[in-house]
Amino acid sequence: MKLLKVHGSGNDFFILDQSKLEKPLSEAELKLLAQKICDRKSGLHGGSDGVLSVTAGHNDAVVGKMRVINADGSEASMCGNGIRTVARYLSEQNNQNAFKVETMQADLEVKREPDFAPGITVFEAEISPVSFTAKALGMHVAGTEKLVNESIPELSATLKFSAVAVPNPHLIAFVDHATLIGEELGRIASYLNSKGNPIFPDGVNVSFVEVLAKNKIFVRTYERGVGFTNACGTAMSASSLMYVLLFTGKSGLEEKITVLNPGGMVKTKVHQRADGSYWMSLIGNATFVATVEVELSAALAGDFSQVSWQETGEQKAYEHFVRSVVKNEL
Ligand SMILES: N[C@@H](CCC[C@H](N)C(=O)O)C(=O)O
Repeated sequence: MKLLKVHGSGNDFFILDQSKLEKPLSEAELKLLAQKICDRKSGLHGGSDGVLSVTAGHNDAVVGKMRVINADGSEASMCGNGIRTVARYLSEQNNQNAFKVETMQADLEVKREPDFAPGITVFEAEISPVSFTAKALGMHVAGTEKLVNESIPELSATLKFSAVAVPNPHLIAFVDHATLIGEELGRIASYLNSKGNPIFPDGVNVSFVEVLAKNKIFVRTYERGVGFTNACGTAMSASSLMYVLLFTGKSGLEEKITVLNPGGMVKTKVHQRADGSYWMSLIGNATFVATVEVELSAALAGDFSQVSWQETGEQKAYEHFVRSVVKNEL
């Protein structure tokens, strides 16, 4: 079975093109495969944040379909960093630079963009649909249908939270630097992703955001189904939307925002349609780290003793980009 190790801003995945398999995986196999290969201790070559399953799309209007399986085996409706890497994979498989990718709730536009730096291939992805409703978020906060910059005393006596689905669920708080790097994010996010918590019973991605300058933010995220990651594309997009709504207002629409994260940097734009709905553009690297071959049966058993791992050489270029370009943005 062939896999492709990829990352977007350091948020890493294995792409599995199921159209290349003799027989598609069962749902149980796909879940188990993610749990086995993603494990950071016993998984495939250091594990990953998730698996991106690629299959044929539902009609000719899309070039392919992406499903997102978190490291714990749970499925998510969207993956912003992941869809950029899937877009590059489908672009190279089909020799197209602008097309749509089917995701759980929408067919999303993707396109090749100019490289950020030598060896840093860049794609732009549409992040949509966006909803603030408690139902779309799977959120239960007494008497709250929409949460925008409000306190949740059960979580914190001081922080103000906003909740937005893009369409996966995100809870966001704007904080100072000490809080950004402190323990509070892990404490709150672990609770909201624990079994039986009454606020987000299906879990939620939680991000703390520091405003560094006008149209420049730093986003740190604890992801549902994964834990702390280097970056979360949908979180950076959702945080950009809340930055515009809470700090710049409508003048911030269509403006390019630099979003820094522990794994690197992306650019975002926030758009508003005539009907008032929002969508975001997420622009960032789509790095191919290595091509991988492993027997499916061995992977499902967690046996990675016989793996072919061929580095592409792109990771060195990415690390240079982070050292030279990203560090200068901080
Ligand atoms: N890292 C992804 C989000 C992956 C899914 C998320 N953990 C969830 O469960 O909603 C991204 O780049 O958006």
